[in-house]
Amino acid sequence: MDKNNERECNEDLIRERRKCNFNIEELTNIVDGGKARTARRREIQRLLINDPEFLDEIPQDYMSHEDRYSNELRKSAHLMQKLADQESGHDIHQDIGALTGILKDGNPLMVHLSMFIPAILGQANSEQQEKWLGRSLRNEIIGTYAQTELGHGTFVRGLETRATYDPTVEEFVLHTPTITATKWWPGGLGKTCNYCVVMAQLYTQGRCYGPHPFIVQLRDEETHRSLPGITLGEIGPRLGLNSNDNGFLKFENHRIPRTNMLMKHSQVLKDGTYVKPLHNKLSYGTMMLVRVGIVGACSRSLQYAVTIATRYSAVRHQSEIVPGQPEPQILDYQTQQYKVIPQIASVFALIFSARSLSKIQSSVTAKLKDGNTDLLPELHSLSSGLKALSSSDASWGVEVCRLACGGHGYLASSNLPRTYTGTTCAITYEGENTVLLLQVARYLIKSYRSIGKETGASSVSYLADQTSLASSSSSFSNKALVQAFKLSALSLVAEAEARLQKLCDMGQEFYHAWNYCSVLLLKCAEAHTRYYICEKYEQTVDSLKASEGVKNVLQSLCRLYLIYHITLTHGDFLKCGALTPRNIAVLEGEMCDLLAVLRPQAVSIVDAFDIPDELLGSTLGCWDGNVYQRLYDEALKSPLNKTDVPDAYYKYLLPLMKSSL
Ligand SMILES: CCCCCCCCCCCCCCCCCCCC(=O)SCCNC(=O)CCNC(=O)[C@H](O)C(C)(C)COP(=O)(O)OP(=O)(O)OC[C@H]1O[C@@H](n2cnc3c(N)ncnc32)[C@H](O)[C@@H]1OP(=O)(O)O
Ligand SMILES: Cc1cc2nc3c(=O)[nH]c(=O)nc-3n(C[C@H](O)[C@H](O)[C@H](O)COP(=O)(O)OP(=O)(O)OC[C@H]3O[C@@H](n4cnc5c(N)ncnc54)[C@H](O)[C@@H]3O)c2cc1C
Repeated sequence: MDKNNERECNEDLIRERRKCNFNIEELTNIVDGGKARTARRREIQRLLINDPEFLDEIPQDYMSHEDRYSNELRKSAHLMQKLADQESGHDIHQDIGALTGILKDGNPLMVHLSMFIPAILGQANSEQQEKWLGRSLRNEIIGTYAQTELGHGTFVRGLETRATYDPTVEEFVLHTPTITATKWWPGGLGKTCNYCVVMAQLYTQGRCYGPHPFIVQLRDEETHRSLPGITLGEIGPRLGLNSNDNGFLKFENHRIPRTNMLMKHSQVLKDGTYVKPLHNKLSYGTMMLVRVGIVGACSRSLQYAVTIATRYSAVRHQSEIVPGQPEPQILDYQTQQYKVIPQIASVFALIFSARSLSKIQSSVTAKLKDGNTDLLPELHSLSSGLKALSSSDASWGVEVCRLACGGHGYLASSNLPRTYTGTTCAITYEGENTVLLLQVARYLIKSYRSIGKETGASSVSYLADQTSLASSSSSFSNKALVQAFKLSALSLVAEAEARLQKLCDMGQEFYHAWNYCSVLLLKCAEAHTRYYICEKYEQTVDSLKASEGVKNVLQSLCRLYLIYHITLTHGDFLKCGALTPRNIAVLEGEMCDLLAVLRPQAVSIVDAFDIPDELLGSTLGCWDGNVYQRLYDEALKSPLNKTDVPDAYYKYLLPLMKSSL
């Protein structure tokens, strides 16, 4: 699509784009993280879009389960080949975002890229990396990360798969003792992978040392047949991601060499002696890494959904505002603006938090290399909280965008249903959100109780700021609103801690008191993480070196985000005195003003996300706004439309209709 050719474009969209009062390319660079990244992303996307191998013969929704898998595997393999052909040395992590949309509905090689390789990088020692890293990066072996079992996903300590060391032959014996110990869910495990990292309970010298990672060959490298002692398969259709082959796996006393235990952090020596790691949760490192990546991935899903909903809202006309006047664009309804524009604001909140988290992760990783694990709990808490809020915000945001598109949003061809199912899975995988938020709460309560002790953990340093509990803000700058978030989080933590203490003082065991307070603890964790997001948003926009137009748009979006979230949880702000009922009413009024200010810029802001039509894959969201023709053309692709009268009519309907004669 030639974006300079207005003749092919819907008139409403032409008018919307003429209202733009900021530099779109500059905003695109901010979204990508710099000009060079924009250029790199575009280069990759052009490469993919212009390649006919990525086209589907028929829409995936009309394919059988096997064909969907096979078609997506064909494209995934081609993609890996193409990426390998590119100049080496670029950061795949950054490029993963550029690939969004080229592979649809789950990709059989995703966990190879996002977990198997990172697990080797993070858990294998140098000899082991020598053996497996190059081969996996060159895709000579394809792996997955097999942790979850039928009986346990959340409670990693409860895993039942055993790896028992046999010093006589220097091997581990992998065994699945019960049905509930069957590995269940790993992406690509069913039919694609020939290797995997298995998390199993380590037994040596008669003692269990808890879950540890082992690299295991699953299939013959020539025939791809599963090896003796290994039972493998696919787990069947899911809510979404159905092109992936999530699998199951059982071991029958399967032996692997001692050196297949990933030994960067802990080791089992030849005689069976266990050498413990610097920190006993280092074996959970792969999960933490992916949680960081998920925050960025969620922001991208939301960019897709909000681009579709915003453009459609500009093209769609319905009902009337002024009686008797022409039907307005639905984007003119304030309620529609309230659905769509806060989701645009949310995209930037997620982008800026993802970047901040990534920086913290790099510095913690650098410290870990020097044997310093002090900031691991801080990273665990932040990555857990941000993974949880980003996935739930993005999933809700995508769903709101679907609702904003009315009936057409329910059509597969809008690409909103698939965007939703591809986002909501992140609420569950890589640590179910409630469980992760309770981990954040654990860290908050512990930090609150150790006020005065210097830990170097900056995300919780505000908990020591007891004086702010009394102060009520009367100013309405963005900074002041962020302070209100801080006060609300602090006061919830103080309340939860007091409630826990009271129950313990009354004789309850701490763990029962914890469970009894866990709804409140969840709120603490959400409030704390929201405060973190708001603070990063405000600081990033405030310190941004940008043109006035871009800065104004981002300031308005940031302010909208702050006020929107205050109004969603206003009870917490009132309860702690951070804001008064009058303050809330004024802010609610200002939120509506902000919607009106941002409304004329909405189409241009989503244009700045710069998602090519071929990747957006939506009849409703295309750049030219030619929605109705596209909907009609897509409907014609239904196999039911191949004939006027389907066979099923003769088989079932005709007999029914004639039976009463
Ligand atoms: C070259 C290529 C590079 C590319 C890299 C790119 C990444 C891009 C990503 C793009 C994303 C999208 C694709 C993703 C596809 C993923 C598919 C999904 C995969 C999976 O789902 S894998 C399975 C995931 N499973 C889980 O997450 C399980 C969740 N459960 C847990 O993590 C733990 O069981 C839990 C809940 C943390 C509890 O652990 P437990 O051992 O029971 O600990 P306690 O509760 O008793 O706490 C004890 C103590 O330990 C602290 N703790 C816990 N975890 C950690 C940690 N990870 N780090 C540091 N500290 C930790 C905890 O806070 C407690 O501390 P105390 O001081 O309070 O005692
Ligand atoms: C699409 C998809 C892909 C996946 N890919 C992989 C993969 O590649 N590799 C892999 O190993 N796994 C994978 N998984 C599994 C995933 O990691 C687990 O499903 C996830 O960790 C949740 O665990 P669970 O299913 O045991 O849920 P459960 O823990 O049984 O959760 C059920 C309910 O119990 C609650 N609950 C559980 N424990 C607590 C607690 N302590 N306190 C309060 N409430 C609690 C939860 O909040 C939830 O409401 C995947 C899952 C999905 C959906």
